[in-house]
Amino acid sequence: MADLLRLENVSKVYTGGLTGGRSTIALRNFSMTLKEDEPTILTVAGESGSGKTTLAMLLLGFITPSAGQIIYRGKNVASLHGKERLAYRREVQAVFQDPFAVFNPFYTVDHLLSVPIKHFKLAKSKADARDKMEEALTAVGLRPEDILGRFPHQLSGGQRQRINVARALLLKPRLLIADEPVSMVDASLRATILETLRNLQRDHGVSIIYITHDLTTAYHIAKSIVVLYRGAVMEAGDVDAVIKDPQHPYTQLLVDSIPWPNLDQRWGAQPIKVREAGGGGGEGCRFRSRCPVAMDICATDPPLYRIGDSHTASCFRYDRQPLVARENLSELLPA
Ligand SMILES: Nc1ncnc2c1ncn2[C@@H]1O[C@H](COP(=O)(O)OP(=O)(O)OP(=O)(O)O)[C@@H](O)[C@H]1O
Repeated sequence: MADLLRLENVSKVYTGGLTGGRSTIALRNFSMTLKEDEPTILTVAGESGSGKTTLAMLLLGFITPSAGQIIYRGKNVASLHGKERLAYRREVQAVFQDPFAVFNPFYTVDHLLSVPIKHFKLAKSKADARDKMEEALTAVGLRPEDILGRFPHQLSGGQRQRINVARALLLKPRLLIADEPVSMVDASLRATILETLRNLQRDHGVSIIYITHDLTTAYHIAKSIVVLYRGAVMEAGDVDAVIKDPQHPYTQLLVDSIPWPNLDQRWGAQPIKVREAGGGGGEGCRFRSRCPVAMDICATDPPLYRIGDSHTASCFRYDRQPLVARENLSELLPA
């Protein structure tokens, strides 16, 4: 089976200072492969400064490797020119951390979406362009009639981020680089955006490289994971295996530093039935006998177990087991 993307011993060294004498190795001998016919979600996780964004910049062609090569569908990205380069720029899209940054406050959403359509000549007519915009917005769970015609300040952070995903989707990408796409949206919207990314992979065949420092969301969304530390791969493999049973001390440290919940926090007054899928300290929860917080903050309605909730995270840490089964994730999303 052909490779969609293959990185072979890619390193990136930044040189700086007036004399150029100071250098930082941001990425060391990084190798990975994504298969063309197996769209997947790969997480690249690591703390600040571990080289995640450098990897994203390399993949998007904004910077070039100091050593090694990036091969996309059999061709070295550094040697792509003309039509091939344009195709690469269309097929490899990005969604960044800041959902506000790409919006010009003076233009409506329509403008933001029509620019790539024009640039890559994706539509035959205005009506066709409009259809494509509507299709992309619908695919990310937004209602075109609510969104088109609006200015950025009339949208929530979560809507903006989903519009960013829709913008990428318009171009029918094969690979999406999502660099901390949920770190600036609030917890309640994280699940929706991550679920949108999951749908892109599942329903639209897009492979996703999900870059994050947050192992909780990584666990929920990804199939496999690469853990980076100071530019080097510490551990890699199936996300279940790596997060539940980390072998490398650095990965253990990352898993162990997932925060415990705030015991003073009260999330809901009424006692509520515990959801079958996950439990959560209440009846039916497999953590019930051992959960240090249990009951009062677990059993609330609407359910709290959205991606990134500290209690979900704490259960990872508590037993190295997810509180919520991955396949039940969509059940836990807000209606
Ligand atoms: N343009 C640059 N010039 C010099 N050094 C750089 C440059 N960009 C990044 N670095 C350094 O390379 C290393 C990796 O940085 P990078 O931004 O890739 O990390 P990161 O994992 O994305 O961090 P964060 O999560 O904080 O964004 C860091 O030591 C950083 O200081």
